[in-house]
Amino acid sequence: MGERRGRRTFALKESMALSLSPYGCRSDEEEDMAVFESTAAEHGGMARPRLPEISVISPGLEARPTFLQPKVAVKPGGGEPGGASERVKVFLRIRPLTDSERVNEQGCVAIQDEETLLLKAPNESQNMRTAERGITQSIHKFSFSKIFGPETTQQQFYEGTMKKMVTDVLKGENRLLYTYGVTNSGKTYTIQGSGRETGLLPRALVSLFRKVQGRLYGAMDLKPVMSQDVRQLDTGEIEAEEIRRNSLLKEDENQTSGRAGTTTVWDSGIGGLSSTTHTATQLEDTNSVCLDPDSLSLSGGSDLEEGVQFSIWVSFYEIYNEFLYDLLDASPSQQPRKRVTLRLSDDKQGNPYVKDLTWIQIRSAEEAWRILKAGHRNQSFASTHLNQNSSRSHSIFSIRVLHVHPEATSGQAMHISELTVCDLAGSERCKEQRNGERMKEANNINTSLLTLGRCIAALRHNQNNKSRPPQVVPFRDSKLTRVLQGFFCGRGTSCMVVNINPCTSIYDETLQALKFSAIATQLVHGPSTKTRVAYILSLLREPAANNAEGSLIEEEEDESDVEDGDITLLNTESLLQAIDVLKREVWRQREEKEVLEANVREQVVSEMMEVIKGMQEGFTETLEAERALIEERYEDKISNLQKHLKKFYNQELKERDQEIEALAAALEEKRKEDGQPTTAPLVESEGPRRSHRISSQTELNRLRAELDQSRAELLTKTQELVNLRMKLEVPGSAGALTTAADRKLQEGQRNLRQLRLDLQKLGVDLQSGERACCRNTGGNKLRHTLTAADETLAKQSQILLELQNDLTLVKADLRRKAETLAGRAQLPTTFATPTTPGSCTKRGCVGTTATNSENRPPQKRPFFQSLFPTRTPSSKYNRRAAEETSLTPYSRILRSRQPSPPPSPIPTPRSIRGKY
Ligand SMILES: Nc1ncnc2c1ncn2[C@@H]1O[C@H](COP(=O)(O)OP(=O)(O)OP(=O)(O)O)[C@@H](O)[C@H]1O
Repeated sequence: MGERRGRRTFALKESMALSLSPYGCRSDEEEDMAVFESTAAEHGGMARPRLPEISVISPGLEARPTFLQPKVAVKPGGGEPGGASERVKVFLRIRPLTDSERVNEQGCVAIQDEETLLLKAPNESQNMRTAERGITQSIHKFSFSKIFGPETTQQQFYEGTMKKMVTDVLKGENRLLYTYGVTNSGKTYTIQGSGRETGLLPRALVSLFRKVQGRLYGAMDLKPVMSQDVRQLDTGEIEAEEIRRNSLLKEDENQTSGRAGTTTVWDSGIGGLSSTTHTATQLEDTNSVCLDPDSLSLSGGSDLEEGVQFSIWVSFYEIYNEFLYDLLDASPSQQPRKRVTLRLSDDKQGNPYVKDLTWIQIRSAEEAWRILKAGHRNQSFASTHLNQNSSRSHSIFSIRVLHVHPEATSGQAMHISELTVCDLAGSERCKEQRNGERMKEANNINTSLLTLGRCIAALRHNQNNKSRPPQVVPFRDSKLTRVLQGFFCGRGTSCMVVNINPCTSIYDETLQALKFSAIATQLVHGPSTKTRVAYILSLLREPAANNAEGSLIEEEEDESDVEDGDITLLNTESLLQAIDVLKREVWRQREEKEVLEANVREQVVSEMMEVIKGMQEGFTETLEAERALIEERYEDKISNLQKHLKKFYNQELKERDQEIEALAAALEEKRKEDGQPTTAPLVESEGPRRSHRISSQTELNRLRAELDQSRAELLTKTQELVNLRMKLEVPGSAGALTTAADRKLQEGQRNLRQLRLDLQKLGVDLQSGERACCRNTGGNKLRHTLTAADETLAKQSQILLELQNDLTLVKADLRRKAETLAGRAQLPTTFATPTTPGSCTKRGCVGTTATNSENRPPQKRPFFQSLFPTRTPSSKYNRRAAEETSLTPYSRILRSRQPSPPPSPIPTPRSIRGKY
């Protein structure tokens, strides 16, 4: 699953990478390569697909299964001598390295055999970088019709490539030869030559004239027009043609005689004067076509049709920045002058041609040579960073041969054949052009070359996929492809010369050029697509055949019949019928395209879904792994934190215990000083936390017990007091006193209740603190709990103090009351009336009470004694003892808890007495 996913992802990546190919569309061998490369992962079983070490860019048609072989219609009567199914010839020429280029040479180009070239990426190339990332290969293998090495001479190259084409043209065929390659790779050198090393074109011209020697049609009354037509010229036109020809030849003579570095500047017509300069070109080096005596054989002339004469016309134009300029429409007397741009038109058959293009009849190779030179002077060259004399335009030199039958009647169709030689401008990196004009030129050059590549790829696709709907071949997207369209659509054959410079520094560009040519090697000659008119006619003749399955062969056979048809011959009814048929065809094609689009979308969506699913799974796995890792890491962190917190709080507790111990010791010492009994130490010898808990618990229990005891005691006392009050029924101030005492007692009870509540709360807090300690919860919480507990303890201590004060006050009140009673009891007996208890007056009652104090119930005395200690003992010891006796258990607790004796709010009996 993972492998499959990886493979698909890689295929997608590969397809994305390939979609950026300079050819604009993805070729089949790229598809093959992508599939091939992507399947490598399946066998390798690796996460990343392992690429084959060598990419075979040009697998060739032979290796394809028979069902993929293109079906090509063969013209009835064998119109194509070489066989229409013959593959397009692609020749490779490698130019020798210059001395400066040899310095950093890494031997990246190697000829394996006559047809196979090996390319090995140099270290610093882009290709090597991508190869290192595993996206592509670093070694590439290309197949060609024939490879010509650096040592190949011009003659050898001519013989191996163009020689046969010349013969074919004289036999009535149309031929195109075009050079393709990176700038400075030797294209112009190949076409035109240099010095005595003349190129293909001069050789072809010489060869042509040698072949037609003695059969040249010298009259100028027949002139080629449009794409494939001939026009009979009248006398005036003939004269005009003569003048034009002679002026051009004269111009060449003048230029040659006064050459010596003259420079012609032409207005490009696009934005002021062109920056194009003319240096002494390679052609200027020679005054005539210089060929070795044995370089051209005279053989072939016997193959020519009997009784036919040949009229040879030439044209020369260039495509510069997507504008067409006639290179033979020049007049040296008017310089600089604005160049006239030419227009492209279609003839009746829909074949494009250059309107108003100058055609010059030539009668010898020498004349052709001079015309070529004259035109070459008008061509756009400039110095670039790679080439001192770089062609900045695509130049197209055409030779039209009129096959004239002198005895033929005027109505007899004349045959025309054509040889076109196209020197394409070199592809180059725009970013390397620093000059704005050069940049613009490079852009236009690259755009037209890109379109040419797209056309070739579409043609090849249509040839190889007959069963599928044909792709639109984008001939109309550039001027170059439009003018060359006929040669790719069955009106002739083309041949490509790929020039490369084996220099390491331009390896990547060279690789791209070779990839481009690899597509062309898979093209076959023949009418793979129909011109628009022929297509319409075919639809009219066989409307049903287009929809019927299995009608492919018949349809193809019919192509030859309809190809030469003329739509203007149809009447209105037929034209209306044609419109209907075309409408249906449009709908049919639209439906087809929609289905195709839907299929493509579906495939893309399913691929994407699979990729997304794979990514999702991958992410989920990663997420799980990450989560586990993070959990583990945080568990470690938490345990570390717990350990440290434990340590910290142990330390804290220890310190607190020490503090408590110190306080307890101080308290004990104080008690000892005060002569009070010592209490048990608060801190146990157990661990700090435990000791603290135990001491808190013990303290709590003890406090609770004492509280209960105090409450019980208070209740008893209150009860006794109430009873006493009832018995005494003291009026006036005594009543106020008891009321005050009652109020104090009630307050005391309230305080005690509050104290109990606080103690309960303290117990809860202590327990929660203990739990917090046990659970090792956050240190802050524990600290807060402890602080709260401390605060509660302090508050309770305060409450107890207040309570103690209240009690003291109550005692004082009672004491005062007792004193009042005692005072009354000491009144003279004369005032005392012996009365029965309960019926005496206030004074008498008091006296009776005092007198009968011995008769009081025995249980009341201790209370009074405790409340009102005898004031007679005046010594310190006795007073202290009396205080000790007067202390309630609760006040004793308070005292035991106070580190230092609190400032006694208890007024001395003297002061109380003084006050009252
Ligand atoms: N086969 C060869 N033998 C010797 N010299 C060559 C060969 N091919 C090219 N050269 C030299 O290389 C240089 C560049 O060649 P040329 O101008 O033909 O390149 P180009 O591809 O036409 O460049 P551009 O596309 O920029 O016009 C010239 O100086 C030419 O003489």
